Amino acid sequence: MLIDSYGRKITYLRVSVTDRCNLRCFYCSSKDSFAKLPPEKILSYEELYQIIKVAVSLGVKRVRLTGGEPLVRKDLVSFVAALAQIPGLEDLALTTNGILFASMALDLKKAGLKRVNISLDAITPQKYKEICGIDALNQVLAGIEKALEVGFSPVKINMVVMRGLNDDEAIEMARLTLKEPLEVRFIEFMPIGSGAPWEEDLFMPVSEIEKRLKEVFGELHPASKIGAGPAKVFTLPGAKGSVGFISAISNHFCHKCNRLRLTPEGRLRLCLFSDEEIDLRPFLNQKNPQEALKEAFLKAIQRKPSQRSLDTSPKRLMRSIGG
Ligand SMILES: Nc1nc2c(ncn2[C@@H]2O[C@H](COP(=O)(O)OP(=O)(O)OP(=O)(O)O)[C@@H](O)[C@H]2O)c(=O)[nH]1
Ligand SMILES: C[S@@+](CC[C@H](N)C(=O)[O-])C[C@H]1O[C@@H](n2cnc3c(N)ncnc32)[C@H](O)[C@@H]1O
Ligand code: SF4
Ligand code: SF4
Repeated sequence: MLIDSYGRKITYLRVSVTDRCNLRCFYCSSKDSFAKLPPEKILSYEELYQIIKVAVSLGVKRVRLTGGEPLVRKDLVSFVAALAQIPGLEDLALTTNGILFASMALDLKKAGLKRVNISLDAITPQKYKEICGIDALNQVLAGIEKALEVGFSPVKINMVVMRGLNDDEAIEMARLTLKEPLEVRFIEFMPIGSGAPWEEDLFMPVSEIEKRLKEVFGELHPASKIGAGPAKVFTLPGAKGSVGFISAISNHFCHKCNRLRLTPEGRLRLCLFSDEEIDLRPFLNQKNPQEALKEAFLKAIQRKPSQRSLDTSPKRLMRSIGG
């Protein structure tokens, strides 16, 4: 069992399988470069599998694959199929920008993927391109449609809300939940990654979006939540789906934190907002890697911070943490 020094049970591991991405979301990239890890630094699927298996033996029940863009890594479907067989792993999920999802949805479902969260920061093509760098809105929408068609449930949509940039599209995004069983989540913009362009002026608390939704749609009703993430979930009157709010800055949820992160090069990251990481790669080469990794996890967990700190800005870019 993984219990940290503040009594929190850690049952969720977010695994960034690559730092590569087929989008260039401006908030996720450094102003100076889009430097990539050298390929030999990235853990193989066999190494990732070994680490994840140990985490599950220690009580991790949920794994989320993320990136970079996880779908650009070759043979992800086979990796998903291998993970889906790990006894004790109850939830296997993916966070993706959705661009390649339509063509892979069915294979991923068959391989044993349980859930998918798709990022969509805008619902108009120009705004999408402005934020994400590439004219790919239709591909993402096709990915969302396919996710529903092949039977993923829930399908969650992630929108990072930025004042003056895309906040005017929040109502239309929420409207998607009226006709489809989607969970559209509004996420606060977080200051993460050295050189990444976080500006106070762009920050918008999700409470403002909640207020606007109430003005347009009427009262929001608390809804039951599927998954173990930090979103607070509600339904709009008469809606098939739901809306969620992730208040990472204005009202943090660290007392309920249940997660660790694994970076593409095999570093266990203790908190999204802290650059303190434990390199697991050396333990993979020991005589008894399973025992060595177990000990490393148990030791690492005691150093997990009680909450995020906004005093120091984390240097690692989001695209190699995975959100
Ligand atoms: N501050 C903070 N933000 C988080 C944390 N986990 C997720 N987030 C934010 O929430 C966003 C959405 O996360 P997802 O990858 O969709 O997964 P999730 O909402 O945690 O997962 P489920 O609820 O299980 O579907 C991420 O991109 C982050 O911006 C966390 O531990 N701390
Ligand atoms: C880093 S991406 C990785 C997975 C995949 N490429 C995608 O975009 O869904 C995971 C999530 O982090 C979010 N994200 C990235 N940078 C962020 C920031 N500075 N503040 C809040 N969310 C951020 C993205 O919008 C996305 O929903
Ligand atoms: S948010 Fe996701 S899709 Fe956008 S650049 Fe970062 S990793 Fe790529
Ligand atoms: S900011 Fe850190 S401590 Fe807080 S919920 Fe996220 S990962 Fe956990």
